[in-house]
Amino acid sequence: MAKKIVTLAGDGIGPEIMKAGLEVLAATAEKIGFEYEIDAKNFGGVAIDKEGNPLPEDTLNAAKDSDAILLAAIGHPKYNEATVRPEQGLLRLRKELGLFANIRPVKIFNQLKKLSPLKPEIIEGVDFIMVRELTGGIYFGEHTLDDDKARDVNDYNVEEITRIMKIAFETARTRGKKVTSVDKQNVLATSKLWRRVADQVALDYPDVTLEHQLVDSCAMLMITDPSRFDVIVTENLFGDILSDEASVLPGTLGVMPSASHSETGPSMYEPIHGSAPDIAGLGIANPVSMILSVAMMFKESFNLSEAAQIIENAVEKTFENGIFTKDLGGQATTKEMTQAIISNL
Ligand SMILES: NC(=O)c1ccc[n+]([C@@H]2O[C@H](COP(=O)([O-])OP(=O)(O)OC[C@H]3O[C@@H](n4cnc5c(N)ncnc54)[C@H](O)[C@@H]3O)[C@@H](O)[C@H]2O)c1
Ligand SMILES: CC(C)[C@H](C(=O)O)[C@@H](O)C(=O)O
Ligand SMILES: [Mg+2]
Repeated sequence: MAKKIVTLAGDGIGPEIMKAGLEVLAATAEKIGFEYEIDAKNFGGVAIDKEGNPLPEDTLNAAKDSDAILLAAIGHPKYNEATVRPEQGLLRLRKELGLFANIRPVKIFNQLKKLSPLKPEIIEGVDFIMVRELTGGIYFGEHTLDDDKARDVNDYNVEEITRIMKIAFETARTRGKKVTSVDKQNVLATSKLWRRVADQVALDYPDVTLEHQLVDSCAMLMITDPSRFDVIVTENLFGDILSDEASVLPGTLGVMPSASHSETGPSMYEPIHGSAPDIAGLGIANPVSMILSVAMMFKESFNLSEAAQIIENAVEKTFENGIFTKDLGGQATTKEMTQAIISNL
């Protein structure tokens, strides 16, 4: 039966890169005989414009009913806060779908090693996965803002930390067998609990090495010695910040995909970056983050590793042909980059 894929193109460069992702999806599906149907829904600033709500009920229900969700990016300067708010927008979507496990791979294509702002000897061998807790922490605690004071509450419980730790250890088992748990346990109570639970879960994985790293020095190590990492597991806010920092290793946010998983429902795939209002409408956005998110969807939702590999190889080949978008110092437009990738599939 055809798989039901809900697409949320969103705002800014969102529609431009979604178009690219869907063209690559179509070309790959034809090659491997994958049957699917697309249900495009309003989400973000565009949904406020059209329906007065960043996450219309119809969009949420379609997402819940789908086999997988593709999100490009949301956030319009006009509506910025409203598009993400816990009770309304992106955060509500993640919470309603129970997407607690956000997987952000950091892999550097060979051709990008030369383009990285870091020295080649630092970039060599970099290949790690950031496992970011996505439905808890300070994002979802109480927020109050008065004229003279403000407050954000950071909450975590043992169950929330245990389930994300298990994802990290299971992931490490399939790779380099090392987990780096990142916290701020010298200051935060939530981080003390985080560390305690990490140690407890590690007992069930004697084949995996656990190390703890404070978040501030982790930020430094990510630039000075990134090849030391295999799987990084961390709370919502630290994961947000560290994953954008990690995009400096390949040289741009424009090549960074992600997957978000729940216990049982559909998964969502999205670039880690936002709607890039500074380049929206110019036709120069790098579509690779979206295209690699499609590859992750093939592999993780539909068990089609071969399709994912076809896409990754085509991206690598396109870079080998010297075709780069502006964020990587090239001239290719979004359309040209996408066409080149499709012709290399
Ligand atoms: N999941 C999401 O939808 C998501 C994620 C992050 C930020 N946002 C929202 O996006 C909006 C803009 O945020 P921001 O400017 O801080 O971050 P951003 O990630 O949108 O952009 C940061 C910088 O990276 C560049 N960039 C990002 N993606 C690119 C791509 N594919 N190709 C080339 N260059 C790219 C942008 O041009 C910009 O200079 C805000 O409203 C924010 O809330 C949404
Ligand atoms: C838009 C914003 C709420 C979001 C986050 O902080 O989770 C984004 O930065 C991301 O990394 O997906
Ligand atoms: Mg972010």
